[in-house]
Amino acid sequence: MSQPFSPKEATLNPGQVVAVRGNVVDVQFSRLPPRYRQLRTKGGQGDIILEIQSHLSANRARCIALTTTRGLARGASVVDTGKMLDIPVGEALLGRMLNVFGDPIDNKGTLDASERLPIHRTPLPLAQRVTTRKIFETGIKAVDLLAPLEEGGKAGLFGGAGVGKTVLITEMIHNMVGRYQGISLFCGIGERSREAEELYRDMKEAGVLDNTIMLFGQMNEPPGARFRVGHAALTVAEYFRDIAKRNVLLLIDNIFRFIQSGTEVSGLMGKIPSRVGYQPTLGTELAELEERICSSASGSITSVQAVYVPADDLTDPSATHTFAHLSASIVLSRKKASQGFYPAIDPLQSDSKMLTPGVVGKRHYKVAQEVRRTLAEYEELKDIISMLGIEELSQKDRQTVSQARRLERFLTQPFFTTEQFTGYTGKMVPLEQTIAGCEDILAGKFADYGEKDLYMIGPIEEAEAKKAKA
Ligand SMILES: Nc1ncnc2c1ncn2[C@@H]1O[C@H](COP(=O)(O)OP(=O)(O)OP(=O)(O)O)[C@@H](O)[C@H]1O
Repeated sequence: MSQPFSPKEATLNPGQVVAVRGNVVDVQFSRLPPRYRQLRTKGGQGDIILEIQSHLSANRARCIALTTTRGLARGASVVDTGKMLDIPVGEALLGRMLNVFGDPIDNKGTLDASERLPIHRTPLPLAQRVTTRKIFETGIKAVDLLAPLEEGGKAGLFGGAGVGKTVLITEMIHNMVGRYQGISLFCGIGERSREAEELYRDMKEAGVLDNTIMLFGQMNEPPGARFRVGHAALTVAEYFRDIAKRNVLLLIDNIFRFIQSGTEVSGLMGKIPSRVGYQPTLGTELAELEERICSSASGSITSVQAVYVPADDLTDPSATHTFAHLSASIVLSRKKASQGFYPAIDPLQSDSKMLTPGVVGKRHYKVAQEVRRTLAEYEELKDIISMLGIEELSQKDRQTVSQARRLERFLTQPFFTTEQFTGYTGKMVPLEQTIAGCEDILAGKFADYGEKDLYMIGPIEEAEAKKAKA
């Protein structure tokens, strides 16, 4: 079991359950343990693990349960374990799938790791942080061109329900993990349980399991477990960065579920909700997690986080708070998805701090700006086209429309992870070829090609083959 503790400790500072409200439990002590202390008690279904969230009085603590509280009654005796929730770390974790306590959930036997680290840790001091000016290529045209990821930085994939966040993050795993020299760490927060199993199988098939660690607190688990699994994952990432001195690729699906579990916890704790019903501590909770994702001289943590956007509203507090922490934001649009333009990346809303001439180079910067400008002009012309028809546009505007429609199609891409249901073979495109393709379209080289010749292709050369075939 996850947390060995000595019987001596158990008798040291006994407590007693005084109230149970779903996943929130109040415990009375004669000597009050500090915040984040891990407590244990027993319910109808075995061991119950609690974490102290706040102090109600000089001898009463309010705790959140990380396991189900079914069968827990008032008066039950509580054990103060004398430590925070901790998680095993070390090489033994590679290739394993764990829960928030670090217990294996992959039926591959017990974990052979002796070292454990507490899940609550302070972020690296600013003086020890390093920033790079290198971009992390994903092989996905629209991402590399319009929102390049920063090596050692944080990137977010924003999108409403079913616009392709999970597909895009899985494709990124597919493209990046195989080439990546460091450790890949996947943290599943509050998403469907089957996704964990699918991911495990995909990783195994791709032969990258040995370099990967997976941590899950999925939607069937109590809010406390979903709330803390991100911290547990970061502890593992920090171990590999600081002690093993390796680079870490941290993938999180979905950071909104972390915020949501915080809302549930806050509600159960009796706190008054803030804007749009979120917890008043949203900003702090998110910052505590995000601030720990950083790089030092010994290793980097590059993170890609999926962010569910409730009701497609990018002004939702959960989305706006998350935006503030990221160096690259990839926004997925429902309109694009409904038109079949996958990945449904919105070229006008997606952006990256890397996209400056000093970092990506003048050529990349210029092409990206030009692509954006063309697509923005096309957006503006759409109203005129729908009212008056394309014939009423000037020659120049017609050319813009033609280029924009070709760019839109060229920025779609067949994915490896969707091969079985789209029928298109997956393609990875080096950034250089993406830039060259866009340059050619902007120079009008593909004006006499059919629009569909550019749809769902890899590099631009494939358009010729498609045209010849037609
Ligand atoms: N690149 C793509 N190519 C083809 N189809 C796609 C692509 N991306 C997404 N889809 C389609 O959209 C569906 C939903 O995608 P996905 O599960 O990734 O969405 P999501 O944003 O993660 O949704 P949720 O918020 O419900 O988890 C997929 O099952 C697939 O049919």
